Parts: sequence; structure tokens; C-alpha cells
Amino acid sequence: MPETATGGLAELVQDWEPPTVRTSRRVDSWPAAAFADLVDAEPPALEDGAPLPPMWHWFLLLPHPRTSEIGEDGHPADGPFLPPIPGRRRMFAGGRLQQHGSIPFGSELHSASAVTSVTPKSGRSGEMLFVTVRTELTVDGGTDVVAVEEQDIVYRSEPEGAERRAVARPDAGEPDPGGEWRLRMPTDSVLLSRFSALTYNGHRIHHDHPYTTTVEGYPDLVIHGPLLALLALELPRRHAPRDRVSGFEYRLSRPAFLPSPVVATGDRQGDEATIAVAAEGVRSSLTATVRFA
Ligand SMILES: C/C(=C\C(=O)SCCNC(=O)CCNC(=O)[C@H](O)C(C)(C)COP(=O)(O)OP(=O)(O)OC[C@H]1O[C@@H](n2cnc3c(N)ncnc32)[C@H](O)[C@@H]1OP(=O)(O)O)C(=O)O
Repeated sequence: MPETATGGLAELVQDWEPPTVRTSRRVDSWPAAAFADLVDAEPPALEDGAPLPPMWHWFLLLPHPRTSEIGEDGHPADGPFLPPIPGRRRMFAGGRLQQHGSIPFGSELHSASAVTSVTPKSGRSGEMLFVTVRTELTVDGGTDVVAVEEQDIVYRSEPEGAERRAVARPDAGEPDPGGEWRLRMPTDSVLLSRFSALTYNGHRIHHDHPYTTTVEGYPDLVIHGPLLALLALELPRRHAPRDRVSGFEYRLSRPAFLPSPVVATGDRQGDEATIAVAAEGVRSSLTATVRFA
């Protein structure tokens, strides 16, 4: 049983024993080329042996549940890392990456993922459960861990009949944060659908407007947390291409909604860079630190 605090939602998950899940996949260049095109960027070197950019393993280690296993929200109704709580509402809350070595195109990538903490918290949006999933990555059957990734996923419970919360669009008028590095990306439902396809993510809040607004209470389609994190990492990829990223920490503090463009800004201080990603004109959705080796 992972480390668990006490509380209302904690009782529902006290007997939950998520397993360790292992997967393997060849590091194919197609999803990398497709993501570079999605964000209107030059692809990295794609030949066998060239390194996969940090976090781009997100396009490779994708579960593919059967259609009959998909629940109301577009995620699987059940799964190894989904806590057994009724009316589950899921959001990506943040994560960390330590990159020790290279993941070469053409290699065989192996992952071992397990839940390492389940933490109930109470916030402005009510009671929440933070679930952290830790993934160790190795390549070609070796024992050296080339990267360790942790994802924090936040869950709320809104069973049938529960009072539906409405999430307001954040106030506009926030000044542009400036920053030595900058990227601006227009967004629309086509961009989100293509990113959902690339990550095999069926969650309706990214593509189904009536569901997003009436069932989950958001003012518009929600931009994927992983897309915001990858846009943050586009800044060092584009502005410091010769420096190897060895660490990345990010936190998603508020959702970013369509139809606003997304702006990523960053400043480098020696071996670190601080990055913020926001829907244009509102407070940051994602704040991050990148570390260089
Ligand atoms: C893919 C995919 C899904 C998605 O992509 S969903 C879209 C991306 N994710 C988001 O947009 C989430 C944005 N964040 C939020 O909406 C809010 O931060 C959140 C998670 C609802 C919490 O907001 P609250 O206002 O309720 O929380 P408080 O600020 O009052 O804080 C209460 C305690 O919680 C801790 N906390 C808050 N946010 C985070 C976070 N992101 N990570 C870790 N911890 C967080 C905060 O520190 C407080 O803790 P204390 O110990 O001090 O009580 C897909 O499904 O696959």
C-alpha cells in the first residue's frame, strides 16, 4: 500500500493496492516528427541512436484500453492507477523528471510504473486526492535507469446527484511576463484533438465541448497539462539546444482554456531556467524549473 494520509477520500482508497505496470516499446521516430509538426517546430535529429528529447517518451508508452472499457469521461472506467472513488474527476497536476542518460531512437524502451503516494488534500475546489505515479525507464534490457519520471494526478469525487461545481474562466488583463525565451502558440480544438490522438488520450474535457461545460463545469475545452509541459520544454530545446536537460519539475496551478493562445516564457540563470506557461493575458497555468547537466 502506498503512503496514505487519513481523511474522507482516504477511507475509500485504504484497501487500494495498485500494481507495478511494466511496458516496452521501440523508440520510433514517427511520434517525435508528428509532435514537432504539431507545435510548428523543427524536429530533433531522428536517426537511430539520436537522443529522444526529454519527456517525449510520453508518445511511446501509451496504454490502449478497449473501447468497451472506456468510461463516461473518456478515460478507462477502471485501470491500475485509477483510484476507486465514485464519480471520478481527473486532472493532471504536475510532475518531475530526472534524466540520467539518453533514450536513443531505435532502442527498446522499458518502463516500470508504480503508485508511490496517495495524498488527500482539501483546497478551494474541495476535497482532492493526489496520486503520484513513478516510472523508471531503462533501454535495451540494460539495468541502468536512464530516467525517472513522477506524475501527480489529482482526483475529485463527484458522484451522481452531487452538487456540480462550476469553474470560472480566469480573469484577463494579466501583464505579459516577459522573459528571455518566449513561444506563442495559437490553440483551437483541432490542436487539442491532434494532441489527444498523439497521446491516445480520450478524456472528453479536451475535445467534447458539451460534456466539458455541462458535466465537468469548465467554461471551455481544457488544454492538456502534458501539452503545456511539453511547450515549456520547447524553450530550452529551441534556445539552448546544445545543453542537456537533466531535470524538469512543473506544477499545474490552474487550467488553461480554449480559445486563448498559449504563451511560454523562460529565463535562464546558470544551470537552471524558470519557465511559466499561461493562456495569453491570464495568470500562469504551469510553472516549471529546468536543470541542465
Ligand atoms: C492529460 C490529462 C488531464 C489534463 O491534462 S487536465 C488539464 C491540466 N491540469 C490542470 O489544468 C490542473 C490545474 N490545477 C488546478 O486546477 C488546481 O491546482 C487544483 C489541482 C484543482 C487544486 O486547486 P485548489 O484551488 O483546490 O487547491 P489549493 O490551491 O487550495 O491547494 C490545496 C492543497 O493542494 C495543493 N495543490 C494545489 N495544486 C497542486 C498541484 N498542482 N500539485 C500539487 N499540489 C497541489 C496545495 O499545495 C495545497 O496543499 P497543502 O498541503 O498546502 O494543503 C489526463 O487526465 O490524463
